[in-house]
Amino acid sequence: LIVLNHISNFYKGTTISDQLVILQEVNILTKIPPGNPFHRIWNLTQRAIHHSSSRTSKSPGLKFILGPAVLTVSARLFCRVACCEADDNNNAPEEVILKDSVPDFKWHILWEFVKPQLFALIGAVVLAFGAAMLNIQIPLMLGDLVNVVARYLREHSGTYVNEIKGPAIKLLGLYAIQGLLTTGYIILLSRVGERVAADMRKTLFASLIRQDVAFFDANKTGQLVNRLTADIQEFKSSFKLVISQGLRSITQTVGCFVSLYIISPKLTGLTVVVLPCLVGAGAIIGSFLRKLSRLAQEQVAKATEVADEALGNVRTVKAFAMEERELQLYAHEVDKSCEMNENLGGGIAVFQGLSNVALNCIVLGTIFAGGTLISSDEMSPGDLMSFLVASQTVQRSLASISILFGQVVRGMSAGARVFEYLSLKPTIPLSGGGRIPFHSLIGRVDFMNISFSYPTRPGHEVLKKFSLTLPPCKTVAIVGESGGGKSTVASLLERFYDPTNGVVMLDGLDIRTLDLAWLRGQVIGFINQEPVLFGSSIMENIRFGKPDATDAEVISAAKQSNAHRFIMSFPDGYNTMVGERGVALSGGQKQRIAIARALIKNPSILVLDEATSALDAESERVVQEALNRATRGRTVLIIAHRLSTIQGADLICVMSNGRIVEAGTHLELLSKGGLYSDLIRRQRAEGQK
Ligand SMILES: Nc1ncnc2c1ncn2[C@@H]1O[C@H](COP(=O)(O)OP(=O)(O)OP(=O)(O)O)[C@@H](O)[C@H]1O
Repeated sequence: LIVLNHISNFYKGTTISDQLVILQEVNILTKIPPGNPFHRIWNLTQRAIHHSSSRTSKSPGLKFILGPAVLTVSARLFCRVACCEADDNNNAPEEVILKDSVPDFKWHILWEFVKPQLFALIGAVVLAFGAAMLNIQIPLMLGDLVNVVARYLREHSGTYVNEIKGPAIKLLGLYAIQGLLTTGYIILLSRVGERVAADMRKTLFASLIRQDVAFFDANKTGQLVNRLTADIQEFKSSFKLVISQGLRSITQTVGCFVSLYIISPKLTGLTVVVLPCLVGAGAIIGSFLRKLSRLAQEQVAKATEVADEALGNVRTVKAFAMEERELQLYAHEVDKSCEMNENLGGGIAVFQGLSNVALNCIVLGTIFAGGTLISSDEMSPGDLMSFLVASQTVQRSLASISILFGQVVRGMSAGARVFEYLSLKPTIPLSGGGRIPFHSLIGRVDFMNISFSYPTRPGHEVLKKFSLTLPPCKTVAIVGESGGGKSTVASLLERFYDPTNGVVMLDGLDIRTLDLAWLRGQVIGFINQEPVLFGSSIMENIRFGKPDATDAEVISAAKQSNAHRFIMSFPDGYNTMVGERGVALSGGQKQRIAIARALIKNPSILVLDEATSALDAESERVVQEALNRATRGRTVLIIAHRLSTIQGADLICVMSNGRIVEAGTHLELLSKGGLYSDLIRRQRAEGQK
């Protein structure tokens, strides 16, 4: 009774939820059209089922079990694919599975990551396999133990401790070895999983950060960060699960099925007859629960979105005193999600309760049928014990295989998404054998006959046969209407993009032939309207322009950019933290740090893209003063809206619609009375309003 109670407790602890929904989902498979890649896989699976059935045709019980088992497992795989994609796209699984959108999983890339961990991985596989093999042995040994007790009680009376001592110690030894093997493979596997994931993260980040600017125009940052975090996490979990649970479950399922059949083909057949009824009932409840679960998850995501938006834009929320409204919105969504999750919890509770009753009934039925077989001497009590434990192991293994397949598909999709980015090659590689000129730079820049369209908008030509020369150590300003292509000119000089036609030359050399890291790191200094600082100290932010700069160099650059005085007024001086994206500084202070960051590399060419247009009059004056000092002795390209800031430039070009339409000094252009004079007049009028 104790043993039976123990077994039924085992049953109580497991659920059949995942297995029970399978047969219903098999239905979906029949709807795959012939052109779909799943169609071929499905055909192969069917053939495999047929093959396994015919090979075991001499053993009807085994055939009866193996057929549904393989079917179950493969059905689960297909359904998981359908469900994963359905979750992503909010479509019904049936609609989704018909699409040819299975990501291409590149095994050779995975191999590159696994190779360095091969020994640890082989060790983990061997230990996991050993633990699984022992799990097959244990039911048989338990049966032997019961047989010894039963025989003793039949033939003698009194204590049977001495009789069972030997087999019991053997069994305990087996449990201990199994425990050791399990500990060993889990340790090795976590090591392999963590190292593979860490390598993947580093390689992916390296690949992303080296992509050119056009890549970031086309891909959302959030999506890229997701690859680094969620996708790699998903892949790691699947990887570990496949090796540990997958290997163990498959070995145990096959091994225990064989054991079941050897113990009693009749009882095996009977168990399998009952299964489809349970599967049918479970399928209905299971699909209902899945729907509830998806809705509840969507609701949680909605609530998170509200919080995310409110916290992300907290300054705007506060500026409009909308805290209460945001709180109400969030509370409303959270309450809804709470209600839905409670309903889901109730559904799961009913389902689990019913499952437990059903499973206990199976145990009782097996005992009843087994008892009949024992009374007709076709089976021993020990065999019944072995049968119960082995069938319970099979049931647990099948449950985990079905869950595992979903995880495998999700993991492979996540891996494929990560690998996709790993094999990307930037069109403008940072290090690609470009040269660094021997002579010291004169600093002449020629834009020659440039035509350009952004890769994300190829039909829209932004620059049309654009030509311009920046003479060495002179200041050239570009002004003109918004959207005319001014900033695009600066981007081409930085080589963020390559022109569609024409060339950009530096000292007579095509910049495409020059070393890009040298060009950006040492030749060109870039200051734009909204400088982005990193969430570290002021010292580190200025040093970003020249990583090996000494403290003295940093301070000297800060002095040149009029930043030293305000930095020293902070209690922590240069060690003051600037906050995320520099929120702890004013616009003018940020701009002066950005100027120091550009000046510290002592660039030959300085590009100022509306560097003062976001500042108030006082900040503009201080920053302008710093810029006037910074531009001395360098070739300077200024892009400006406020024409008052560029009147002293050696050359002013007016751009319209991707072309230069006027060029000359301030006075020359004024005397021409063209577009430039119009712009000046308009700005003066606006200033007087
Ligand atoms: N990354 C991009 N991808 C696609 N199109 C872009 C991109 N950046 C700018 N454009 C487009 O190129 C054109 C020129 O933009 P650009 O920023 O060079 O103009 P601008 O003269 O500097 O304008 P503003 O004075 O308003 O800053 C615009 O039509 C703009 O929409």
